[in-house]
Amino acid sequence: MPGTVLPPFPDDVPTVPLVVVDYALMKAGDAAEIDGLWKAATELGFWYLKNHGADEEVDAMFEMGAETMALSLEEKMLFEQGDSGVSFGYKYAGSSAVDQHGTPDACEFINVARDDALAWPTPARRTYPATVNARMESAVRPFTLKSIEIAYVCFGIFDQKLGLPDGTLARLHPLDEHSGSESRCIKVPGNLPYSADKATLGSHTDFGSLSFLHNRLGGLQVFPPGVEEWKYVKPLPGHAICNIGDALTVFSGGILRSNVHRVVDSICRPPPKAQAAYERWSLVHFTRPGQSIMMQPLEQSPMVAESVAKAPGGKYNTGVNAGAWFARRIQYQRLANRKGPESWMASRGTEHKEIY
Ligand SMILES: O=C(O)CCC(=O)C(=O)O
Ligand SMILES: [Fe+2]
Repeated sequence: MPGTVLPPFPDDVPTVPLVVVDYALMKAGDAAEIDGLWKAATELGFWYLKNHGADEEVDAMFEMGAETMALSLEEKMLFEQGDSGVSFGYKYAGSSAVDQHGTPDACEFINVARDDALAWPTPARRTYPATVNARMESAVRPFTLKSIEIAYVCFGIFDQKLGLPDGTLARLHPLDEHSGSESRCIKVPGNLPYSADKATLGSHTDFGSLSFLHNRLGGLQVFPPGVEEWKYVKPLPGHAICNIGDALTVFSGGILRSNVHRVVDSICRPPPKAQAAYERWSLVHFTRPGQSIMMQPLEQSPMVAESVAKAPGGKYNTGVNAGAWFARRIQYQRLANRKGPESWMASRGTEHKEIY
């Protein structure tokens, strides 16, 4: 549960050192921080973000998540997201595949749409359990707004670095058009039964543009380019983890990197060692494009056009809008829609390589 004192992350497991970006400095235009962000976003696609000013909102969201997960399964199932390619609402553990074999996942989520947080108390996309409603004003909306602000600051920097007119990326993420943007609280039980090669959240790239992640316990791993091995991302107190999702990779013609990552289970590949006995909680806000926005490179930038020209033909021209891209990925992850390994393949995004 949030608030529990956790054993430290072990120092003898392979970790990836992430660039630390100071949000306050970056927002104020500090050149070194901006360069650090650009390096991280283009090389690994993951970085730590400190001084983001969202600690209170994060704590309140973890409380909302704990209260929601404590409801009976029956009650939570009244708000389940379903199998039609929509992710808002509750997701029960075991509803999605973590690999091509159809191995079920082990985590439950509550996903609250940005559109509902902004329109509250009027429902925009769906309704939620009373535990979410009770904290919509005090937790969900403030956390959502903070996350949006952080995403827009990063987008402004990416516009400049990519040679795009100011405001280009923000305009692809308008607040007045429905989108897949959402806040997610995730719970994974402690002491999961041993399984030789299983992730609790399978290897994936994120669907949207920017993810703003908060976790307390190890378990998150990335597959860094050139290393060809899974490495843990060590949670650091007071530091969020940010990462690039598929939409920014597509918009930038591959310049911004949406890296493959997963969450591993607590015993075989632990939230390691002594941490394995504990429930694992994490919280993410996913900023995703407006649903009508085409998933295609912004070739008005010469830099993007050059990158696209070097990529295999059509690699970044998906031919679909963000709404369809998102629905396809969600839908084919659901085990109820599984026909075979081809369903797993149909759930993939810009993954650089298939890793199981
Ligand atoms: O829980 C984590 O640390 C990562 C979660 C994640 O990758 C996701 O929800 O997309
Ligand atoms: Fe993710």
